[in-house]
Amino acid sequence: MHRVLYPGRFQPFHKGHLRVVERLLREFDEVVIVIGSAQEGFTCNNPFTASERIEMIDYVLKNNGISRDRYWLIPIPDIRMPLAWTTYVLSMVPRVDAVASGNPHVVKIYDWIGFKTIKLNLFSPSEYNGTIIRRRICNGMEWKNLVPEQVARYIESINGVERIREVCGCGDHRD
Ligand SMILES: Nc1ncnc2c1ncn2[C@@H]1O[C@H](COP(=O)(O)OP(=O)(O)OP(=O)(O)O)[C@@H](O)[C@H]1O
Ligand SMILES: NC(=O)c1ccc[n+]([C@@H]2O[C@H](COP(=O)(O)O)[C@@H](O)[C@H]2O)c1
Repeated sequence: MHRVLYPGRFQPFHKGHLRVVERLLREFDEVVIVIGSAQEGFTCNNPFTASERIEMIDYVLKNNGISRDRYWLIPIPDIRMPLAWTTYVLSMVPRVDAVASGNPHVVKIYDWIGFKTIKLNLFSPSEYNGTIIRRRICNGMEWKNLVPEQVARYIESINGVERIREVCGCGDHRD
């Protein structure tokens, strides 16, 4: 049994994230998805709560042919101590063999403690990026093509577009 850790904020979970999970599941038996900054929600950078992100990701994965026994969804709040955060996370999840991230900072701190890392290549990062997607939602631009259809549906079901516009103070402007 080989497991890989995949941490992120997933604000929201987009098509790049789904590609990563699919890739990791070709190499590992299970992926442990850590929903980081779990204490956050209802802010411009972190509009969705941990529970919403759990629901959104579960909805996507189970509807994309990924069996529930191949992924774990574990919310973990930040502790703002980067090196301690690495082992703090490891202490809160099932045993993993490696950590995968496209974030050089996360890769560097796990390398620093001597843990096995996988540096992810980003898929079309000028499109599939949380900040860009939140900004597009804010500005009334097209965004649904950048996320799995289940995420678009989920965000609409919780009035997420209105929430982002409100917490980011975007007003009603369209481009
Ligand atoms: N387009 C992508 N392709 C592959 N991996 C990605 C992509 N975007 C982000 N990742 C990786 O997924 C993990 C979680 O990403 P994260 O939740 O930070 O998304 P993000 O799109 O970079 O968001 P934000 O702009 O909100 O920081 C990180 O390891 C990140 O590098
Ligand atoms: N010290 C800390 O609390 C610490 C350090 C590194 C990453 N993290 C968290 O891990 C997640 C990593 O996600 P990204 O790769 O999306 O930045 C984020 O939630 C980030 O806040 C926390």
